[in-house]
Formats: sequence, C-alpha cells, structure tokens
Amino acid sequence: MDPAERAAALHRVGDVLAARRAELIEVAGSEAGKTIDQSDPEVSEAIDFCHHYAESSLLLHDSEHMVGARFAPVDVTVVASPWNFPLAIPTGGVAAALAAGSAVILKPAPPARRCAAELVRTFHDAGIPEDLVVLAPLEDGDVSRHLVTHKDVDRVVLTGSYDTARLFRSWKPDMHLLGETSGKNAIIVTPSADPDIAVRDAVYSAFAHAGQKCSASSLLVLVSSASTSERIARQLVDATASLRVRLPLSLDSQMGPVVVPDDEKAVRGLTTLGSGEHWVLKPRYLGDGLWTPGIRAGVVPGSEFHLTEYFAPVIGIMRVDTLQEAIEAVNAVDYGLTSGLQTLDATELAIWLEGVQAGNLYVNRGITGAIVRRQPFGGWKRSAIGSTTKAGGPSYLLGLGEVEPARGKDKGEPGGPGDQGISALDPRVASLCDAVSGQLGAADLAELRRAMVADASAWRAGYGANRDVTGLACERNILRYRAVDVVVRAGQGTALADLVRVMAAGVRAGGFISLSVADRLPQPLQNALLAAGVQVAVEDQGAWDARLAELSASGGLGTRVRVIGPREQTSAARWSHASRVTGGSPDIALYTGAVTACPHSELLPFLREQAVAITNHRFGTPLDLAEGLL
Ligand SMILES: NC(=O)c1ccc[n+]([C@@H]2O[C@H](COP(=O)([O-])OP(=O)(O)OC[C@H]3O[C@@H](n4cnc5c(N)ncnc54)[C@H](O)[C@@H]3O)[C@@H](O)[C@H]2O)c1
Ligand SMILES: N[C@@H](CCC=O)C(=O)O
Repeated sequence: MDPAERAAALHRVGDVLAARRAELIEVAGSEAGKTIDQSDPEVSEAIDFCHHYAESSLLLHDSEHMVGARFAPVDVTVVASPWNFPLAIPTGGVAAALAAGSAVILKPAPPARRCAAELVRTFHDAGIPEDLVVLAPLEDGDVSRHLVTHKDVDRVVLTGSYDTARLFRSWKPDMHLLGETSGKNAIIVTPSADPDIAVRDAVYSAFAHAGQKCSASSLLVLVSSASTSERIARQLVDATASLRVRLPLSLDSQMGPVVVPDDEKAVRGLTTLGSGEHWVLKPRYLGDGLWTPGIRAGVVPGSEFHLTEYFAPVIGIMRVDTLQEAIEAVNAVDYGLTSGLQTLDATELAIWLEGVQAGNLYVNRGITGAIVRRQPFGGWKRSAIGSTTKAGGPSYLLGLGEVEPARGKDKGEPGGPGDQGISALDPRVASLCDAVSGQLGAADLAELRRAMVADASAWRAGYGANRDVTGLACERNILRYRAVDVVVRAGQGTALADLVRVMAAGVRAGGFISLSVADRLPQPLQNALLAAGVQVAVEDQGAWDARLAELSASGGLGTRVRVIGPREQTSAARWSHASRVTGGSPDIALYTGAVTACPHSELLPFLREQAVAITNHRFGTPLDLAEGLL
C-alpha cells in the first residue's frame, strides 16, 4: 500500500469501528468487565486513533515536514496490549504501526482476547490485507516470549506495566521497545480549591473502571486546611459509598469488577493497611470480582501505598502542610504519568505547573480520559520506556521506523533554502555554525544551515510554543515541550557537521547537555559549546562504555542518551552496542538514529512532551486561571 492508500484504509477502519460501536461495547463489557460509560468513550478513542494516525502518516512522507530526511518503515511490529483498555489501546497500537508502514502482530493480554479478535476483524473488513494485521492470542508464556524476542520483529509496542517492560528487556536487551507503562497518580487539593469540584473529580478519577486505569488517581494529597475540612471528608465518603457496584450487565453500573481478582497487589491494596493508616471506607468483596471502593487515610510519604500502583478501587489520603510538600510527595514516585491540581489560585497553579513531574497534567478536572490529539497521552520517568512519544500526539509515528538522511542533489546547495532565516537564528546556535564554517565543505555547511533554520521554524511553530490545537473555549489543552538533560556521545569518526547539527538541536532545546567525544574538538567549537553551557569530555570508547554502564546502573529514571557516529555506521549497530552496554535498562532512552536536518527527529531527544488540560470556566462563566502562564 502506498501512503495515501494506507491513510484512506485507516480512515475506513475508523468508520467501521464507529458502525460497530454497540457490538464492541458488548464484547468489552462481557469479556473485560467494562461498564457502558467506560467502553463508549473507549470506542470513540479507538476511532480517533485511526483518523489521527491516518493523517499523521501523510506527514511522514511530506518533504517540507521531514526536511532533509526520509522515513524508513520497519517490516514487523508486535503490539502487546493490556486488558484494561481492550479496545482503544490495541487499536491505537495497530493503527500507528500500520500508519508507519509496518505489518503488525497484535498480541493482546489474555483477559481481552475476544475484544482483540473483533478489532482485527474490523481492520480486515475495512480493507486492510489479512497478512498486514495478524492476531496472536497467546498466553503469557514461552510462545509469547518467543514472539516478542523474535529476530524478525523490529519494534515492540508494549502498553502494560513497568515490570513487564523490564522483563521483556531482560530477555532481549536490544529490543526496540516503545513502552507506555504504569502510573501512581495523585490529585492535590489546596485550600483554594472548590471542594465540590475537587471531590467529584477525585472520586471519578479513582474509581471509574474500578481504578484499573494507568491514569487513575489513587492518592489524594490534601494541603493544610483542605486536610481538616469536614465538608471535603464528608462529601468524599458520601460520593464514594454511593457508587453503584455491579457487573456491566446492569446498565446502571458505575463500577464494574476487578478484572484479575487474584492479582496479589490489587488484593493487598484492598485489604492491607500500612503503618499508621486506617480505613475511612473499608472495601468489601461482593463476589464475581466486585469490590466496593475503599478510602484509606494516614498515608505517609515513603510508605508502600504512597509509591505503589495497585490497579484497584482504592484511594489513599495524604495530609501535608504546604503545596511545595505536596509537589515533593507527587514527584517522589518513580512514575510520572498523570497528575492533578484542584485550586482557584493562579499563583498555586504557576508553582505546580513549574514543579510537577508528569506527562499529563489536569487542573480542576478529572485526571483520566485523555482524548486523542486534544490531550496526547504518555508519561515521564518509569511511565514511559524508550524513545517513545505521546500516543495520539503529533510525533508518535516517528518511533515506529527509522529517520534517514535524504541528501538530494537539489538539497543542501549554498544559496538554497538553507540560507533563508539564517540571520534570525538563536545566537548560541549561530555561534556553533560560525565556529566550524571554515572547516566544512559547501554541501555540509548548507545542510547544517538548513537544519538550523528548520529547527528555528519548528521551534516557533510548535516546540517552543504552547500549542492548543483544539482551541476549545471551555478547556485549555496545551501541548508543551520541557527541556530535558541529555548525554550526547559522538563516537570516533563522527562528521563534524553531524556533531554540530545534533548540538544545535540540543542547544536550541535549552536543557543541560553533557557531550562525550572520541575525537578532540576544534578549539573554536569547544569554546562555542562551553559558552552555550555544554559540558565536554574527551573519552575513548572504553571510557564512554564505562560511563554509559554506570549511567544505567545509577538508576536515573528516564535518562536520555543520544549516540552518533560515522556516517557509514548504521543506527542498528549503534543501538545494539549501546543496549548491550546498558543491559537493556528500561530507565535509559537511547537515540541512535542517523543525523538528519529534520527538526522533529533531532529536537525530540532533547525535549519531553507535556499535555496540560485546564478547565477554563466556572459554572459556564469563562475563567482563564492560566492567563499569562501558558
Ligand atoms: N501508560 C499507558 O498508556 C498504560 C495504559 C494501560 C495500562 N497501562 C499499565 O498496564 C498495567 C495493567 O495492564 P496489564 O496487566 O495488561 O499489563 P501487563 O504488563 O501485565 O501486560 C501488558 C502486555 O504484556 C503482555 N505480557 C505480560 N507478561 C508477559 C509475559 N511474561 N510474556 C509475554 N507477554 C507478557 C500481556 O499479555 C499484555 O499483552 C498497569 O501497570 C497499567 O498502568 C499503562
Ligand atoms: N489513556 C487513558 C488511560 C490508559 C491507561 O490505562 C486515560 O487517559 O485515562
């Protein structure tokens, strides 16, 4: 299929899913315990994924978007999907891989196999050839292991727990794994919050789908007088205790079953208190996997409940004195998926927006239910594995193939498009180019300038701006990019132009960069890098490998490493060497792709995506709490 046919076929899949909404809701309810209010939006999300990735796929083949690069698809992608979103997540993974030009094997979680079979049938009925999407309804055992580690599988898209990601990488350290993983998410309520709204949002975020969402809130952090408010306490208990807990067959059910009833962690969360904790509402087992929702109070920083994802209908209350303490408690968790704030105070909002570490932020609303494109979804730290970008966002497809240089003969010529805008470059970036301009050939110099101009334009249009692509009046939905610290390694024989191109992207992004080079740098470049705040070390391969191994052992979560080398060396060779050195640590994201002028593939290693959704009204009256902040 060519790109246009593929996009059209994916749009058709979206349409067929829409026509089958009722059947899909039935299967998700009967097989995977989803109540109708939960599976209905899931079908919508699945449909949205198809249309969104169909459109995104066209950009991969647009030379203005991919400046100086071409997107090379891989042959085979395995999508290992979870049971808790048995419709949207497998559809999203399969649609994305197809959009990126790969064939797909869908390996669903065993409790959601029938849902997956319905989805695969839908892809085929919409005209996707049967050998492009194949169902592998396997148990989690040797055959699954054989599949995900198979040498002919180029990418594994795992949506599941962090432990599963670590297990997969322990089997195959150089697995190209794009992991969307666990969360332990909190809502902070300050004394400036509206108590009614705070309670409504906390209860829905904690107990919808019986707490079995990676986005669910299982911690409520009450600040200062919010922690002694009788009104908040009473409403929280009332709203939780009155939830209707029934199997999805009952159409009025608000909370369905715990889908894996013998899950040891879930049962512990529902039954076992930590030191100093007590039940405000003790969960009761009703049979058929149904548990009444639980509230425990007295959760203290550093305790098991504070730090563990239980995936069950239970929320813990933590009391703190200040917003700063609350943010520290939220950030102390290894994960960073969703996070919520309830406040009507703009100063508090500013402090929280600056300090909280999570991929999806929500203000004065629930913290679940991200909508494709409006709230691209994905976390920080141990909530995301590999060089993955947000699902349903503008850049997700890039990780599902390789980005290679496309140096055409009409490209990179002096006086060509690369010279436009060169005078308007960030001075730190321009100084890098000036430092080496005398040492580069004409083609390399022109390509470097083209890259820098493309970065600047992409920065203005997206990466450096707070984008709200849906533009709703009632809700601000901003996708912003936060600079992240990165270690860059330029192996022996790296072309000077390539090194400067990568550093230009990094300097533009603005985070701290530690650069390891095998070959000593020309002094003017060294000076320009130091002036831009880059730390430079000259290290032979052995010293670099030792540093990389230490980085992976030191437990920094979500550490980013960009590795480049001579042009004749493949990305695969760099990937396989670096993954061996790190032992496949899921806590390190390696970027080993070829160096190109493309701003998207070069800027993204230096940036973390963050989606911020803020309720922008109060009872229908516009209220822009984030005015001047975002
Ligand atoms: N970040 C996200 O977008 C997101 C979305 C949904 C769920 N999750 C996370 O997923 C977890 C719950 O879902 P789950 O229980 O299905 O996750 P899981 O990690 O147990 O399973 C995920 C996938 O990996 C497969 N798998 C697990 N163990 C395997 C093994 N030994 N061999 C082969 N395959 C194996 C499963 O069959 C499934 O396809 C939670 O931690 C939740 O936070 C994350
Ligand atoms: N994307 C979903 C969560 C998926 C994880 O379980 C949400 O935003 O609630």
